[in-house]
Amino acid sequence: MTNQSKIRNFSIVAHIDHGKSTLADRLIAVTGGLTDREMREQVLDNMDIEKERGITIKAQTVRLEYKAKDGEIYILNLMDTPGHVDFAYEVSRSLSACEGSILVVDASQGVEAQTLANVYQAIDHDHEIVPVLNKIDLPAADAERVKAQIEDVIGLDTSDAVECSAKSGIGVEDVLESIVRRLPPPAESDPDAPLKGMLVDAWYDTYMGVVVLFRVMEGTIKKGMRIRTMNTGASYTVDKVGVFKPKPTDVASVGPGEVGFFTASIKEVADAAVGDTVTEDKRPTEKALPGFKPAQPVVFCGIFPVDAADFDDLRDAMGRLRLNDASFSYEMETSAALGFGFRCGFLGLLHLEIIQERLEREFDLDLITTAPSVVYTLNMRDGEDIQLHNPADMPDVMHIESIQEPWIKATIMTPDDYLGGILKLCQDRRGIQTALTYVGQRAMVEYELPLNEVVFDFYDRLKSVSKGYASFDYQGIGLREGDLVKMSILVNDDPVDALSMLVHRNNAEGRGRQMVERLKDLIPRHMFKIPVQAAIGGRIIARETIAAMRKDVTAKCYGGDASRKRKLLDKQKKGKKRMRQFGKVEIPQEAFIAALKMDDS
Ligand SMILES: Nc1nc2c(ncn2[C@@H]2O[C@H](COP(=O)(O)OP(=O)(O)OP(=O)(O)O)[C@@H](O)[C@H]2O)c(=O)[nH]1
Repeated sequence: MTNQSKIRNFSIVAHIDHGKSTLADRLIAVTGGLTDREMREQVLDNMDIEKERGITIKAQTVRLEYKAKDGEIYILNLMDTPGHVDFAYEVSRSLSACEGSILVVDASQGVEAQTLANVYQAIDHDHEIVPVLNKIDLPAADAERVKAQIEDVIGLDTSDAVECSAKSGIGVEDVLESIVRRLPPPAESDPDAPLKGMLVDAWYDTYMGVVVLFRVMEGTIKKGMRIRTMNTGASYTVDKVGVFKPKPTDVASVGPGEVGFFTASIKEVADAAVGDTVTEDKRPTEKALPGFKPAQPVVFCGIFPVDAADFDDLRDAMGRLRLNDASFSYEMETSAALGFGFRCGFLGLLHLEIIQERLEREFDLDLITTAPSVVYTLNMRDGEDIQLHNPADMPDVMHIESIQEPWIKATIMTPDDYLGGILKLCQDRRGIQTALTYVGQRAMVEYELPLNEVVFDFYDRLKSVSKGYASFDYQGIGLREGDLVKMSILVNDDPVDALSMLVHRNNAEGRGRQMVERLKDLIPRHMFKIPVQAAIGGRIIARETIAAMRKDVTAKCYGGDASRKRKLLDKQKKGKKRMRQFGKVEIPQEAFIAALKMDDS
């Protein structure tokens, strides 16, 4: 068992692209005594396994052994944290298994929105924090300026900050030394006490089954031990205990302060609730750990197969994705317009995009995705509260007293030049500015915004108005009442349920007009005139008409060249693949997506 004073459990927190993964790889290489070539081979090895198994191995945690300058050998457990705002919850649970963090900031870029969000989380978990200025090899690096920024904005002392280049290897030893010297070991505890461990994460592995990542607080976990998860109350026999070095390696036991994995014939990932306390079945610890609230999906959308025959394949694919991602939810939905599909819940927009892309790529499915929607709370006149996940299910307004919608606090950092465009964007999205400060040449602005204004294309718009220089982060701040109405879209007088959405009353007309104008260009002409209308209740607020087609497309072939005519028809058939039939009208998939993108300019 490892001497507890020689253990350091830490995370690396950083803004995207500031070099977290590169530094982690470097730490593995240096402590494992690997050359660059060996490192590459090892990484490639892992990728091959991933390909073979057709799953993604989660790089959850790595155990490093480091011989420090004081001559002692230390065990460093590096816990991985996802960098994106949608997964803030996962960041939190990894942080709670550690005593300290390395804060990586790109010395050529400086502090960004997610630097702040992530470091504040680490501070909330009472972490010791070592600031590391990365990329000092770059000519544009200005470590002194960025240190001053870290002091000003975050309030961290940077007199002992480490300067390094994860890419070239300069300063990486210094990073390891400061982990050992400046981060605290876990609180000393009794290896013979009843087991008290925290379930940090769980995933499905084709060979090992459900793998549980845990951190031991007290006691020891051993192979063959009968354990119990205190919240779910289920008990299991431990088949295997191990650590990631980074390859999974079996060990006899894992003691206090240490991090490892076990397998125990757990059937489903959903049975291993993150944050649950793992203890001995016969000799349970007295008090369970505080635990976590499960991550709640905040963005919902419908996902339908283009070809109804793919429905079963889609259901299987969703089941497989869900195996490793308990935060993704789905349930069957039927739409008058789109047929059978699923209503799916996600942690955020990026999560939605990742799942959608995996379904299309890995499972080769053609899908139609409906407008993303947030969860509204409807306060009904009879006193009941309804959670509305799908605007198509909106009850008659006569029965609704009021509607509450989720709001967020957004933090945006941007070079001064783009500030004007960003303020306008937030203002147009019903934002309320709460702060505007300067950090050198960069402005930091805070807004309160309704989440439903952010789920459409806020990121895209932010990127385009700032030419990619602005960074963005947000957190939920609860529900607020909103004057919201359901807007329906009618094509050829039939409502297309998949296009209905809740909008703020003041924006309804503008948005309705935009939608019908777009649809007019996106829906191909038919043999008859097609009205496209936006309506609130029975009231039409915008209307366009798609003129009838003048001629048959094949007419110009004069019937002479049969093969040419067939080719043309084939081409049309292919184009139809991603079309859906609505009454007598066909609507292409692009129309759904494009109709929902708003243009504020
Ligand atoms: N010049 C230079 N480039 C670096 C250094 N460290 C990382 N990079 C580069 O910066 C880019 C981003 O690095 P990553 O390690 O992928 O960044 P990350 O923070 O892990 O990003 P995510 O995985 O997207 O969260 C890559 O192109 C790296 O090669 C460095 O010290 N110097």
